[in-house]
Amino acid sequence: MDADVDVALVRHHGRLVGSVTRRSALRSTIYAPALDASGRLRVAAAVGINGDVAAKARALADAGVDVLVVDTAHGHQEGMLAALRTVAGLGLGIPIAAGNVVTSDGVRDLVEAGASIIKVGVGPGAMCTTRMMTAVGRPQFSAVLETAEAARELGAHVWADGGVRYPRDVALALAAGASAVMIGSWFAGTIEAPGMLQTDAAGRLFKESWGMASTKAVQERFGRLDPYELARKELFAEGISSSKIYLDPNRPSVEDLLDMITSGVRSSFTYAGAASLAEFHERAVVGFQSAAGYEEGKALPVSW
Ligand SMILES: NC(=O)C1=CN([C@@H]2O[C@H](COP(=O)(O)OP(=O)(O)OC[C@H]3O[C@@H](n4cnc5c(N)ncnc54)[C@H](OP(=O)(O)O)[C@@H]3O)[C@@H](O)[C@H]2O)C=CC1
Ligand SMILES: Nc1nc2c(ncn2[C@@H]2O[C@H](COP(=O)(O)O)[C@@H](O)[C@H]2O)c(=O)[nH]1
Repeated sequence: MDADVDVALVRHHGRLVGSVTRRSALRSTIYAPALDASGRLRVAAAVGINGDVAAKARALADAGVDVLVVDTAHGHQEGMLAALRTVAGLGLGIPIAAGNVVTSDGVRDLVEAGASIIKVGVGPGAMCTTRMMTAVGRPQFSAVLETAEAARELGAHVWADGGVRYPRDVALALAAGASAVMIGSWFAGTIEAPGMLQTDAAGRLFKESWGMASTKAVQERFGRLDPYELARKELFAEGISSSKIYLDPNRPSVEDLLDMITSGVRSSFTYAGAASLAEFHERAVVGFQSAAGYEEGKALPVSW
């Protein structure tokens, strides 16, 4: 790339297919995209537990997804186990993830029903009102620690879902035994996230975000129902309907956040003396921290 050029457009047969910046060229020497055997980006897609689950799962498999997720707020229930058995019985030849649960019993039942990846987290999400509305859920670190151990005994894996606000949260979930970490709201405040970029009264950029069990999401998902059924579902909404997720002026892109997370997690690995995820699970020492200890660990952007 010419040293004076900040962005180069990439065309294929006259069509714009992408762009390369100085930073993305640098990144391409550090990160490798997650590709499947045919060189396509790996994709996971979810089905719920209602309706014709088999047809939806088959359609997603035909579309080429690499992992199928059977997803509901309360994953340790009969409806989930039935849906999971149905999907597993289709023999689609792709791994099945299921959740969400927070106990080892939940892990065992979901693995027995056909999942090899268990999605863990009830109530840690930024858009989540479950804990305050219902008192149900479990602190995410304890949930991942217990479920990851149960999953390991069964040859399964755990994805830690929700509550990631800093790179440390990713490191903690991996240290607790997760093999992957899911991030929602933090990535919602980026240029690449869906939704219009908006500006608040102070001129700060943000995107609107909302929970997938919130009144807004329920209205969108079930708008076709008769008004009585819709009203019944809205009554039990469990999430924030409208939140502003601000863009970090220094890290407005999802790639900037990935740089930051990778930097933190890589450093965690070196502190633990781990060269791989397996070694990190093995070597991480779990201890307790008081609220005062946590406060002490925060950087001060201005002096005290
Ligand atoms: N990780 C978390 O803490 C949470 C995550 N979410 C996410 O929001 C999205 C929508 O979730 P969800 O509401 O499950 O989707 P759905 O509205 O599709 O609900 C799926 C099924 O689960 C039942 N269900 C939902 N919550 C409970 C519960 N607490 N106890 C018993 N049954 C329940 C529903 O019952 P009915 O038909 O009677 O409504 C429905 O049959 C998903 O992506 C989910 O992962 C939502 C809440 C919490
Ligand atoms: N209780 C609710 N949980 C929700 C809702 N929408 C999503 N979620 C869960 O949060 C994670 C993402 O967490 P984040 O902290 O990274 O934003 C997501 O995967 C779901 O499990 C909701 O409306 N209510």
